[in-house]
Amino acid sequence: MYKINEVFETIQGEASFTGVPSIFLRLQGCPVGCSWCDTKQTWDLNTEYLVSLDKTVEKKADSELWTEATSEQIVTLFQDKEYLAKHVVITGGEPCMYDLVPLCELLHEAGFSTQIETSGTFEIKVPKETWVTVSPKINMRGGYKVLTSAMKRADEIKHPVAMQKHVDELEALFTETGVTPKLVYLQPISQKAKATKLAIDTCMKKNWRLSVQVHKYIGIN
Ligand SMILES: C[S@@+](CC[C@H](N)C(=O)[O-])C[C@H]1O[C@@H](n2cnc3c(N)ncnc32)[C@H](O)[C@@H]1O
Ligand SMILES: Nc1nc2[nH]cc(C(=O)O)c2c(=O)[nH]1
Ligand code: SF4
Ligand SMILES: [Mg+2]
Repeated sequence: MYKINEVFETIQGEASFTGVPSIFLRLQGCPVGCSWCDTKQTWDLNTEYLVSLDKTVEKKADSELWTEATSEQIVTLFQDKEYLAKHVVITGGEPCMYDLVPLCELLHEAGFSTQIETSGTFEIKVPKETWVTVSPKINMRGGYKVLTSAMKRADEIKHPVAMQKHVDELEALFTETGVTPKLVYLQPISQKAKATKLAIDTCMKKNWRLSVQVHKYIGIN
């Protein structure tokens, strides 16, 4: 069973798949504790907020309500909703707290491509076809460490930045893990002007890429 906070269809607003119509599956639960996390409603698994599947599909507003479903129920839901998107983004919360192999395999059999968004602090369990976006979380409150195996598996790195310290921490992680990623995106934290300038200047200097959370600029989910 997967614990689910919400399901919705939208345009992927971040990194390499920006602009791709996607079904988002947001799983519940995350202990990493990023102070600037934009989905804090996914952190806890409070049984008081356990509801039926229909209450977590296309929520009108962010909430701590969550439900449980099997891989089969999730694929059936996507088919019943007649979503047009063929790309599924599994995010959270921290999706790698779950074994995502059965779910991704079933989605692939049903004709979907899959992508995960992860902090890299839990072992990544996905099929080899799944696109893995690692957004490494360094020195966050929960005390979790980024796994070298996650850095190696990453198809892209997407790092939220607001201060030079965040860029320095990322480069130290590359050195520490011995991984030089193929694709590195910097993502300004919360559309702040200073953070955006830092991301642009650093991308120009390092030949990295900019990811600006397009959905937040155009006011979609
Ligand atoms: C909410 S997280 C969920 C998936 C996973 N826990 C992770 O951190 O990758 C999805 C993406 O949003 C990014 N993110 C979260 N809050 C943000 C913020 N305020 N500004 C920019 N990016 C943010 C994360 O770094 C991650 O890349
Ligand atoms: N449009 C859109 N794109 C996204 N890319 C990553 C998201 C996430 O919350 O993981 C996200 C999201 O919440 N909305
Ligand atoms: S790891 Fe992801 S979901 Fe968890 S607190 Fe950090 S940004 Fe939020
Ligand atoms: Mg988001």
